[in-house]
Amino acid sequence: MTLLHEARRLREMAYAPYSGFQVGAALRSADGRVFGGCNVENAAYPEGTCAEAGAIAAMVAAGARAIAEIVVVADSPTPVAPCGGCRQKIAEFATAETRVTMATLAGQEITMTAKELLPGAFGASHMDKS
Ligand SMILES: O=c1ccn([C@H]2C[C@H](O)[C@@H](CO)O2)c(=O)[nH]1
Ligand SMILES: [Zn+2]
Repeated sequence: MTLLHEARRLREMAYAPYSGFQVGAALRSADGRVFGGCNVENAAYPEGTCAEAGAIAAMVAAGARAIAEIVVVADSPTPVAPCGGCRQKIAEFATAETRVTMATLAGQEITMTAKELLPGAFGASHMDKS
């Protein structure tokens, strides 16, 4: 199963009645397993969650802690860009070089590293006072 195929499948599961914008995300953890998610909106708009957040939550709940690669797909005119919050969430479980592929339903793809998406990310090292 490719991550793109899984992300496209999960996009179909999105609950997005307010924006009408369905997003799917699939990631491979460093131990080789695949996890995914879709956006889940809410009538209280700020309570909605992104597809990437769902995929990361599934990974963590299964005991994995490292993203090897992640793919996000939406029916957008250009490859969908993870929001700022998701860039930070990805950075938590990625290395600087972890590849993040953004894709459109029509087949356009862009791949960037986690560091390119969020240079200077806040991380645990910033809280290390030793
Ligand atoms: O990378 C992205 C960008 C947007 N959304 C969702 C949030 C909201 O439900 C909808 C419109 O912003 O798309 C994601 O899930 N991931
Ligand atoms: Zn997001």
